[in-house]
Amino acid sequence: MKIGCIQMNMGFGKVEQNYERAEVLIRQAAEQGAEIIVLPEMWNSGYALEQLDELADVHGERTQAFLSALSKELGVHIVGGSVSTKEEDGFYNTMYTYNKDGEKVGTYNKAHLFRLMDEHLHLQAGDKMNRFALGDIEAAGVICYDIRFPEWLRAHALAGAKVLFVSAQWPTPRIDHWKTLLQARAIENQCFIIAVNRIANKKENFNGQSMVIEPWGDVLWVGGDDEELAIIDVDFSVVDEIRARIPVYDDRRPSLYEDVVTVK
Ligand SMILES: NC(=O)CCC(=O)C(=O)O
Repeated sequence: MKIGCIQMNMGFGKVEQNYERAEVLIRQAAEQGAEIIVLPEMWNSGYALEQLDELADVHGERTQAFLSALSKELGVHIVGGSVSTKEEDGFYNTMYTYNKDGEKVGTYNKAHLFRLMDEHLHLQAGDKMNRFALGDIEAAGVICYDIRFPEWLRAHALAGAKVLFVSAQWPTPRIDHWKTLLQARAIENQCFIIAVNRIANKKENFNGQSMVIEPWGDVLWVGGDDEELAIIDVDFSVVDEIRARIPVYDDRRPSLYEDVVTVK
């Protein structure tokens, strides 16, 4: 299956420009044969958190119409990265996923808010998982800081996901954490990780390094440090083979992890 990873450079607070750019890149990805297209985090507004009242997508209506129309017209699945959205009780960092028939299969509000980028001061946290199927592919989607919480990704894998999509705005100074955490999440969950980061100029400090990692931990692709559209071929059938080779899921002992044991 061909995955189109859109390592996009969105403009800070430039909503109109960002929708236009996202559409150009989605169309290019489809023309180049992508069957699943993945966008980065908060691509509509960037991290213009102080301006969300003017910039956030009200009830996510514009983004949902945009992704639904494009996925249906182009016949591609779209993991829509995330956008800032506005609801009655505040603002959210929301991922919408559409299948190739233009149907919404996932809505996810980022569960772990990243204090270092002030998310907790401006956003509400979600509390629902994000499991969905794209055709016969069992998948899940999380957002950026979520990857520091292995329990959260494990919960999605235990619920059946064999592919974990990650959309991010992960800055350059911690890019080694990004790479290491993603590889670990792929190995421990024995699943594909398809992780798309943003790119920006040097001042804004986002250097891409999006990644596609297969369930043995081998890295199939790493993005460069420019805006980039990459089409990566993956064979999802290897998940079952790797899970059979080292049966981690059968060997788990959840009762040990749930009861805290004090060793004297
Ligand atoms: N947008 C984010 O959630 C950033 C997370 C991050 O940079 C980290 O180090 O974690």
